[in-house]
Amino acid sequence: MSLRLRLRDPSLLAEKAFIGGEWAGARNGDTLAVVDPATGATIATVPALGADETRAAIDAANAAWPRWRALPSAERGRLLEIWHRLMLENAEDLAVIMTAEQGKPLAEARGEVTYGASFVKWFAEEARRIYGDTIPAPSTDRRIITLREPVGVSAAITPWNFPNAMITRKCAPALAAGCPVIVKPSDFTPLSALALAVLSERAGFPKGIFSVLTGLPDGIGGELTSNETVRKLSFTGSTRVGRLLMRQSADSVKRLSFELGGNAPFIVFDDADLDLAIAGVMASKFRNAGQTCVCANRILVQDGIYDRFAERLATEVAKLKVGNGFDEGVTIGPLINQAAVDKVERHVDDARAKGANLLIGGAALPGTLFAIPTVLTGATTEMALASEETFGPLAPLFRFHDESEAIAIANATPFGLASYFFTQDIRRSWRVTERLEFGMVGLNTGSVSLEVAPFGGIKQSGLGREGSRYGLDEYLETKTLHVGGLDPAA
Ligand SMILES: NC(=O)c1ccc[n+]([C@@H]2O[C@H](COP(=O)([O-])OP(=O)(O)OC[C@H]3O[C@@H](n4cnc5c(N)ncnc54)[C@H](O)[C@@H]3O)[C@@H](O)[C@H]2O)c1
Ligand SMILES: O=C[C@H](O)CS(=O)(=O)O
Repeated sequence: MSLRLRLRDPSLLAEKAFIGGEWAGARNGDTLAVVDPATGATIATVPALGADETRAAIDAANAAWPRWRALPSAERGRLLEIWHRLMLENAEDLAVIMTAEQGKPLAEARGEVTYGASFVKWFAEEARRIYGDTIPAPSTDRRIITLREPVGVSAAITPWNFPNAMITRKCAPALAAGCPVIVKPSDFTPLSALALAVLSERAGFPKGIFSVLTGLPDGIGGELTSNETVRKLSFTGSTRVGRLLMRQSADSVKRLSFELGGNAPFIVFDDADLDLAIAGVMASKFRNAGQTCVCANRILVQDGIYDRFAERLATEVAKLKVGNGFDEGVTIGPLINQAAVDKVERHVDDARAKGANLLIGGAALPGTLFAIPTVLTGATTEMALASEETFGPLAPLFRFHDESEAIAIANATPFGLASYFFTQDIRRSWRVTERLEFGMVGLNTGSVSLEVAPFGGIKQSGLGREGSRYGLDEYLETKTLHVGGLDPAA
């Protein structure tokens, strides 16, 4: 069935880019195909924009900025509330579009739409709480206050794995803070972003404050990073591309927020609640077929519980159903492309060649993008999967003897995004939390992604935080006002 026929509101399937409040194609007429990873079928085409169209979006954003920043923050919040309401009213269509272009099971897509909308709701409310300070002056003739002001025209470059939430997690705080924002979604998943643009237009956003540019990344990204009118870049994606964008942004000294790659350890101590640990690893490892930046990438299990954990995990993994995300009961959809499948297979082959044992799974379905959920035992730090982010449904089990060894293994990575550990010992809970070198720690839970909590990494996993009350700071500048000459008349 065609994607358009699956939609209650076919107008949400936009095949034009949204530039300065207008729907347009590429000036040279070039287009990109959008492919369903489950079937290989082309489901839509979108414009392949370049630097010229990007400049037009930047100029439109800059022209719209003065009025947008001058609005009372409550008015910006009100418009975000309308956008939020429209997302929920069209949630099913947004989920269908996501499953069609990204592949995740429809139930997960519905969950992401709700999650994505929660950022819009959160920052619609936070817009009303952009506070400054009054600072005690060292003399009676002076008063000092701070003003929190929008940073300016902002760009958001987002990944394919969460094609809705990674956009709202950036655009909602930007807009709430008073910044116009230009989005470049992944060329694999532009349709979810364009559907959000359709809803932004319906919400009454002024022209120019929200644009979505589709196309191959180099031309659009080159302009977004080099154009001095763009004062802020927020990027979510691989550390490799993050480094590139950081270099490209250096000449114009942009404000940067980066959510990059991860290599999450998932540590299970002997005293762990086994039911909690199994539920946690299933949630953390196999969400989105393992294609999340916070997935458990290395599963470290203490000697005393190792065999029971491995047996229970294999039992749960055997229940996973691989297939088309639209099919009933499917819990593992396709990977995004052949390169992703090849990486999972390379990690499995490398690990087995270095002594790992295959407990369940082990390969992809030939000629498809479906990777079979796999558990390996006997994983070691010599294997590629220990130092590289697999980004697929592969669960390697590492054995450890004591707490210090587990922490040493966990921290032995240049990444520092998410980490997890399971124990019932309150003293160990604090010791391990404080020694793990990661931006986020899940203690007895496999989930660290909520709009109310700061999300982000340290080391080479990123800069800044998204969501929470901290997420707004990424789009604000602090201006200090000194008022002098105030000594009262003698
Ligand atoms: N930390 C997080 O919150 C988070 C979230 C999702 C994905 N990721 C990471 O992203 C990776 C997978 O996602 P991905 O494959 O989309 O990442 P990616 O880095 O390949 O692409 C991310 C975005 O950057 C764009 N891009 C690529 N090259 C570019 C260039 N030269 N100039 C401008 N834009 C460019 C892509 O088109 C896409 O929109 C994994 O490493 C994962 O850990 C991190
Ligand atoms: O890939 C990681 C994203 O940040 C998704 S989530 O926030 O963990 O859902």
